[in-house]
Amino acid sequence: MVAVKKKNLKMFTLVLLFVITITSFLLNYTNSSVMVTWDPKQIVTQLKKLMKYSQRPCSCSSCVPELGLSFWFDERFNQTVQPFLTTRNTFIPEESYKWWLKLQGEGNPKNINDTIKELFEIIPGDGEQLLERDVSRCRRCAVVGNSGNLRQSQYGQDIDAHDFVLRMNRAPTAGFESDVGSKTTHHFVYPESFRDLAENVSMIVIPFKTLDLRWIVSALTTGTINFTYVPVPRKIKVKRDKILVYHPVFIKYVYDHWLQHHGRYPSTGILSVIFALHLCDEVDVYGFGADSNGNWHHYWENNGSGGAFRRTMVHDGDFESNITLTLASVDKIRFFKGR
Ligand SMILES: CC(=O)N[C@H]1[C@H]([C@H](O)[C@H](O)CO)O[C@](OP(=O)(O)OC[C@H]2O[C@@H](n3ccc(N)nc3=O)[C@H](O)[C@@H]2O)(C(=O)O)C[C@@H]1O
Ligand SMILES: CC(=O)N[C@@H]1[C@@H](O[C@@H]2O[C@H](CO)[C@H](O)[C@H](O)[C@H]2O)[C@@H](O)[C@@H](CO)O[C@H]1O
Repeated sequence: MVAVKKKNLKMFTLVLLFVITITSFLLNYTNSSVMVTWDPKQIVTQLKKLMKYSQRPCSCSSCVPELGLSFWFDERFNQTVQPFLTTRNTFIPEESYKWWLKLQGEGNPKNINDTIKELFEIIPGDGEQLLERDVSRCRRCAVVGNSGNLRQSQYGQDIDAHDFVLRMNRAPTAGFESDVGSKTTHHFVYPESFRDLAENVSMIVIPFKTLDLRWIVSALTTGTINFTYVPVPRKIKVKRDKILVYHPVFIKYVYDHWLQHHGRYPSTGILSVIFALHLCDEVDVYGFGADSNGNWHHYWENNGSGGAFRRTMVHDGDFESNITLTLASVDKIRFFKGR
C-alpha cells in the first residue's frame, strides 16, 4: 500500500514537473510579453509557434533569426518589419512619417504618396525575394564599415568569401583589396554619399527625406536635382532594376528598438548591420570602430570631418558601438576589430 502511494506520488511529481517545464518553455520560447496564464487558447497558439520554429531557420551552424537564445536580442529583433520600400509595401504610419520628416527638417516636402508612386513608375524596387527564407540555405554576409581599422588588416580574402558583401557610402575597394576585398553585392548610399558602382552591384538607397526619393527619379531621368544640403550628382549610371530602397519605417524600427532613441537618427553603419540581421543567416562585421579620439576615420583617406557626428550629435557612436559589441557577445554577429 505504502509502495503504491510512493509510486503515485513520484508519478504525480514527475507529471507536475513536466507540465511546469513545458508551460514555461512554451510561454518563454517566443519571448512574448503575454501574461503567464493557463488559457488553453494561449497554449495552442504557443504550440503552433513552437512547431513553426522547431525547424531551424537555416542550415548554418547558427542562424541569426533563431529566437530563444538571447533575451536581449529577442526583445529587439522583429522579423515582421519590412526592410525594403516596395510597391507592395508603401505604407508609412502617420507617427513614423512625422518622425522621418523631422530627420533633416524638410521645409516644404512633396506629397509622400505621389513621390513613392512616381518612384515606382521609374524603378521596380523589388527586394522581396531577398527576404525569402530557406531552411536549407546558409547565407553568409559581411557588412563592411568604413573604419580606418581596416588598414593593414588583411581581411580582404575573408570578406570576399561571403555570399553577400555589403558596403556603404564612398567606400572604394580598388587599391585596398588585400584589406577590404574586391567583392560587393550591395552598396548603401544616400544622395550625398553616392559613388559609381559596378554594374552587378545592387544599390540600396537610404532615404532620410522626401527629396532623397525624388533624387532617385531625377538622377535617372531629367537630372533636375543637383543640390540637397550639399551638391549631389545630377545623373547616375545605375541599372534601374539594381536599385532598392530602404524603408523609412525600418529606419524608425532601428531607432526605436535598437538605438532606443540615442542620437538624432541611426548612422548608415548601424542601419546596415540591422538590415543584415534581417536578410542573412550569419553576419560578420568588419570596419567598425572609431579612432583613439572617437572620430570615424576612413581606411582610404584622412577625413578631417570624422568627428562631425559627435559635434552635431546626429549619431550616438558610442551607443551604436555598444549594440554591435553586444550582438557579438550574444553570438548573433562576429565582430572583426581590425588593427
Ligand atoms: C562628415 C559626415 O557627415 N560624415 C558622415 C559620413 C559621410 O556623410 C559619408 O561618408 C559621405 O560619403 O557618413 C557616415 O559614416 P561613414 O561613411 O563615415 O562610415 C560608415 C559607417 O561606418 C562606421 N564607421 C566608420 C568609421 C569608423 N572609424 N568607425 C565606424 O564604425 C559607422 O557605423 C558609419 O556609420 C554615415 O553615413 O553613417 C557618418 C559620418 O558622420
Ligand atoms: C555631420 C552632420 O551632422 N551633418 C548633418 C547631416 O548628417 C548626415 O546625414 C547623412 C544623410 O544625409 C548621414 O546620415 C550622415 O551620417 C550624417 O552625418 C544631415 O543631417 C544634414 C541635414 O541638413 O545636416 C548636416 O548638418
